[in-house]
Amino acid sequence: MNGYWDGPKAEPQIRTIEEMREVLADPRCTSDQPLYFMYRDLAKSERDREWLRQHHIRYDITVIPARTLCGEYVKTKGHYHTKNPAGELYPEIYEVLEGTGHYLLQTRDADDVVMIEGTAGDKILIPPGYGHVTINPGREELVMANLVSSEFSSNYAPYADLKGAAYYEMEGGALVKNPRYPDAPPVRYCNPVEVPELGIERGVGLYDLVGRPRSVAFLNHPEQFMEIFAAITGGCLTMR
Ligand SMILES: O=P(O)(O)OC[C@H]1O[C@H](O)[C@H](O)[C@@H](O)[C@@H]1O
Repeated sequence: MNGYWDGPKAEPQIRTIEEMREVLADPRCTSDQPLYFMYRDLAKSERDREWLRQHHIRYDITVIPARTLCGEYVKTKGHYHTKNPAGELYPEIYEVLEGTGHYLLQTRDADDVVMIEGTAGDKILIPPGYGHVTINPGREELVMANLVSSEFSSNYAPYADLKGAAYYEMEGGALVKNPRYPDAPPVRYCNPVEVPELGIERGVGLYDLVGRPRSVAFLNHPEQFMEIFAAITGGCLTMR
């Protein structure tokens, strides 16, 4: 992530195969390599850190090497978000910094499963109500940033209980249905987003939103932005 972070040096949290085994297409797979690296709660200056703290926002960078595990592309573990005090589920926004990411989103009861492909500069919105897994389907490292509320902890249990998302993406791009989701519909495809009304545009990095309260308010107060969410996803993703 060196080329993408000019702030203070940070130590990553590392996901090992042991933490991931339960969500892999082949849970018997072995690897002695770390699977991905999470640089959480980054700030370029003390002033930014204080702003992020006051606005209850975290900026993270995640690095996912290009690898396969017994034929499955490396991916994140997968989690859902919880509800905010107003009763709405927290959203999240990603930016691809390098490589290609496949963002596999699904509703809690998996009645909607959506894939969004992002390449450098693309922003991917995880709207309220969708859990998500990020897959590196490419031959190069995937480096991505995210802004997210710091007010909740991710819920991993539903993905762990059902041994991953509704689909596994295998080498070559085949999506193989996870048999624990017999009723999951076929995967739909949606596009990355731009939200000019919030200043989220191509050419504007997510870190550039630090210091712009209007641009990040949706992360802690999604209930005030439900119409915008629907509009920016072109109706492709409906809020749940
Ligand atoms: O939490 P995981 O499912 O392992 O996914 C990984 C990512 O999840 C969240 O979006 C975090 O904000 C990121 O910092 C993290 O890299």
